[in-house]
Amino acid sequence: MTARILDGKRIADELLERIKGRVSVRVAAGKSQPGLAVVLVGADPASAVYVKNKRKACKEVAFRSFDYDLPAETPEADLYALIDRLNSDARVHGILVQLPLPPHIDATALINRIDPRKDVDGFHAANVGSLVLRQRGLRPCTPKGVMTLLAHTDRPVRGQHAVIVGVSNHVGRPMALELLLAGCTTTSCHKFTRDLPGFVAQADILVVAVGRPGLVKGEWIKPGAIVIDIGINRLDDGSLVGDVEFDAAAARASWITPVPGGVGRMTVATLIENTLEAAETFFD
Ligand SMILES: Nc1nc2c(c(=O)[nH]1)N[C@@H](CN(C=O)c1ccc(C(=O)N[C@@H](CCC(=O)O)C(=O)O)cc1)CN2
Repeated sequence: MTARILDGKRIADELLERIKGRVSVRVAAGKSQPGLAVVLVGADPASAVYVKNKRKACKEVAFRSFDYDLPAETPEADLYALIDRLNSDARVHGILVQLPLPPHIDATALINRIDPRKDVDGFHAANVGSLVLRQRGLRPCTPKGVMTLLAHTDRPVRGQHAVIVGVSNHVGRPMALELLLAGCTTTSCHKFTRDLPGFVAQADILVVAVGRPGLVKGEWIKPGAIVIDIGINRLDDGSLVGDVEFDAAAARASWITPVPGGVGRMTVATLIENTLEAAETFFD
């Protein structure tokens, strides 16, 4: 079998196009233009690329974008004051603080300062709780974007065995919850998992989010599996690769996401989707 490519760029572009249409309808009806505040602290080069992509996506869908590029040494108190101002600014429907933050800042405390109705990353404890309880709330963008990608395959999600490699707060753990809520039998693998190849070989849907190039070998993949690679690793030659051996995995899988051009693009489009959802659900 040779896998079909799950084209995150095309699917993200289509989602953004639909959002642009909804924005023009709402503005024509006299409703507010959605606004997203993007806060970048420090000069991490990868973060600068991701933030640029988010601001560009805002422009594409005619959102207002409020940009805060702050020095790495910005005191925590200034960041709290900024979040408080954005929480009470009626033009702002979504707030995101780009991660990672410099070490002197408590990222968890800062994120929990955001009004959960404006937490378009879905990282606030209240939104994580809503996901666990299957209640209304804003959902973490990368896992939600992966669910959108899965809806573009010709395979059902319900009833499948999903194996998630990686248990991070913002990606692996909410990914397992999304797949569980969608009716998968889920297995989460982590650094203490004793037989990673054995679990990967059982996956109808495999999601890998670790950040280690080539961690998952192509020969481990169950023939016909859907492979979602969330890893984004920059090699010394400047190229980007995922966590899965792409060519060898593509020879066995039914569908596979590329890196770049897969999940990363969907993360940005889903952030924009969440911002429109916040505006419509909580502020109209
Ligand atoms: N506040 C947040 N911080 C971080 C998040 C997040 O969801 N919210 N996730 C990651 C980084 N991330 C989003 O910010 C992200 C990663 C990758 C991409 C992307 O577009 N990737 C492209 C390649 C881009 C490149 O050339 O480097 C692709 O995969 O095709 C966008 C966003 C950590 N921080």
